[in-house]
Amino acid sequence: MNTETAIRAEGLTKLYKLYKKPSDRLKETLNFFSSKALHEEKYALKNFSMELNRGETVAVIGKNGSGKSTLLKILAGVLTPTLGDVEVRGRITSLLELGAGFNPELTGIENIYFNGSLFGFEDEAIRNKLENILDFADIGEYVYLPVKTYSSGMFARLAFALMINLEPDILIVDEALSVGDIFFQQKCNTYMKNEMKDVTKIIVTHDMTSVANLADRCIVISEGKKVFDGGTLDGIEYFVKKMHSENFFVKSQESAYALKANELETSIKESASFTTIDQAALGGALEASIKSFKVEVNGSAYQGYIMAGDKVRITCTIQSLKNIREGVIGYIVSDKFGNQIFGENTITSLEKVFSLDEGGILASFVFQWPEIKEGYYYITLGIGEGSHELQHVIQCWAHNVFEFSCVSPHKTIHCLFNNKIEKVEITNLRR
Ligand SMILES: Nc1ncnc2c1ncn2[C@@H]1O[C@H](COP(=O)(O)OP(=O)(O)OP(=O)(O)O)[C@@H](O)[C@H]1O
Repeated sequence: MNTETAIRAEGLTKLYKLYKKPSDRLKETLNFFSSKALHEEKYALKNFSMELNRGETVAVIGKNGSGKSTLLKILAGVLTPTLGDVEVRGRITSLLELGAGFNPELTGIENIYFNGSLFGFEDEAIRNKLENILDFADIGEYVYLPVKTYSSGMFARLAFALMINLEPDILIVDEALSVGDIFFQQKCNTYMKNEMKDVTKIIVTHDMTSVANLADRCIVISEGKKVFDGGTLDGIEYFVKKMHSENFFVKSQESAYALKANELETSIKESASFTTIDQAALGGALEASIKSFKVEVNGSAYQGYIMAGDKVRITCTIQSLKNIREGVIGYIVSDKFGNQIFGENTITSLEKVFSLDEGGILASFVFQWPEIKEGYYYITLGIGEGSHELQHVIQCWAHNVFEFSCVSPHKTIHCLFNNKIEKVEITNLRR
C-alpha cells in the first residue's frame, strides 16, 4: 500500500450457505460419508478489489441486493469476508458500527460518551466535542431520553453527528442516512463536502443527485462483482443504462402487444423509448389528449441525469377528437415539493399557434435546461386551445410524467438558481 492509499481491498468474496431448514446444517456437518450438499450457495460479493487514495470520495452504486452493504460491512470490519483482505490506514467510522454500538437503554448523551470511549476518546475530549455534536444532531431534549424512544430519523441524526466528530480518516456513509429528513440529508452532504475535504469517504446511496455532487469517483457493483470503476457521471450513466435495459426490455415487449389495435401507436411501437401515459391521470377537457411521450437529452435517450445547458426534446403522441385550429403546447417543470420552477408554452415563447387535426398527431418541442440547483424535478406536459394566453381552454394536462435528476458537478448553485452579480465596486477605507 503506497503512502497515498487510505484503504485497499483485495479479492473480497463473501459466500453464504443457504439451508432450507436449520437441521440441514447439522445433518451436513455430521454426515462425513456423503458428499451431497444440503445447501445452496449465494455469493454476496465475488472477488471484489478496490483501492482508495486519501481524501478521495467514492460512491458505490448498484441495484438492491447487489452487494453494497456486504462490501461496506467488510470494509468497516463488522463482517468477515470468506476470502480476501482489507488494509486500512487511519481511523474508520461508519453508521453501521455506530448503530450497532448504541445501547437502546442509555440516553443520547450516555451513548455519546460510551461510543466515544470505544473509539479511544477520554471523557474530557468528548466533553469538548459535546456542544458540536448536539448542535449538529439538533434533537433537543431527546438527548436526555433513552435512545429506544427515538424515531429512526432522530437516531440517524445523533449517530451521524457523533460519527463526524470522532475525527475519522475514513468515513463510510450508507443508506441509513436516508431515514433523516431532506433538510438533514442536505446538511450532512454539505458538511461532508465542505468540512471534510481531507477525509476519505465511501458513500452508498440510491440517490444519483448526491452521487454526482459528492463523489470524485464511482464504482458500480452488480451481483457482487465490480462492473465499473471510473468517473462519477460515467458511472451513473453506466448504471442507469444497465438498469434501463434490465427493467425495460420486458416492459417494451409487453407494451407492443397492448398497443396493437391503435393506429397511431402502431407507428411508434418499434420504439421502446415512448412511455405510455395512464389516461386516468390526465386532466382538462380531453378533446385532445397526450397518449405517450419520449424524452431525449442532447439528441440521445435520457441517461439518468441532466445539467445546465443540456437540450431537452420532448416528443408527444396526441389523439384529438376534433380539429383544433389554435393549438398550444407547453410544459411546466416543478420541484419535489410541487413548486413550479420554470416552463413555457408555444404562444408566449414563439407567438405561434398550431392546427391539431382530428386523429393522431406527433408533436415535438425543445428547450434548454437552465442552471438550477441540483435535485429532482418533474415535468408536466400540456395542450391548450385558443390564441389568447389567458382565455384558452386547457385540453390536457399530463402531470409529473417524467423525473429529471439535475446535477451540477464542479459548480456551486447558491440558491434555487444563480443570478450573476454584474458589477462589483470595492472601496478600502483607510482608517
Ligand atoms: N446474512 C445473509 N445470509 C444470506 N444471504 C445474504 C445475507 N446477507 C446478504 N445476503 C445476500 O447477499 C446479497 C447482497 O446483499 P446486500 O445487502 O449486500 O445488497 P445491497 O446491495 O446492500 O442491497 P440494498 O440496496 O437492497 O441494501 C443479497 O442477495 C442478499 O440476499
